[in-house]
Amino acid sequence: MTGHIHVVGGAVLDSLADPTSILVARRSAPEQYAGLWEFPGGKVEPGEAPQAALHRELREELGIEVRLGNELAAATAAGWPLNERATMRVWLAEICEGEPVPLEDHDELRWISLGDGDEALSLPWIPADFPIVRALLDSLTGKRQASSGTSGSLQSGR
Ligand SMILES: Nc1nc2c([nH]c(=O)n2[C@H]2C[C@H](O)[C@@H](COP(=O)(O)OP(=O)(O)OP(=O)(O)O)O2)c(=O)[nH]1
Repeated sequence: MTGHIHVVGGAVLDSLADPTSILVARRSAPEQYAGLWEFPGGKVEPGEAPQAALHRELREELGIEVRLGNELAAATAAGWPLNERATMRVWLAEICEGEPVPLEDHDELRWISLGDGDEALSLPWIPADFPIVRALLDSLTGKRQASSGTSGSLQSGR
């Protein structure tokens, strides 16, 4: 996909084994996204593996080292559509080193309880993220039925 923008995002959980909350980040720039919540992450650089890009972005933006878990399965191999030019792949993660702080691109970080999905969904996310947040919540809370396809399920390492 020439010219396509590949974005990676981290669904950073308090625990991969027994998740009860997720770390979300509020963007401070650009103006179009300022004040909106997102999965911390960013663009994959040329020649970079997506998982390596995610480790790099979380280190740069939040000052944390993470252990990656399963990828949140998306409709296409390129991931979740963000707009006509960009898609995002999302991995579960847990912090293995460091305390998250908004070092760049964000002005607030917040741990959101997974127990009541409304808490996460009531935040003003980047609009393209809502289907991803819903699928993630469904996966983590086991609400989605196996018959409903790949969306929202978790798949191990690619
Ligand atoms: N990180 C992230 N980006 C998202 C999400 N949802 C969404 O539409 N995007 C968009 C916003 C941006 O257009 C693009 C990611 O770009 P970015 O600005 O975070 O990338 P980057 O850190 O590599 O920054 P830069 O080098 O372009 O300055 O994807 C999300 O949940 N997380």
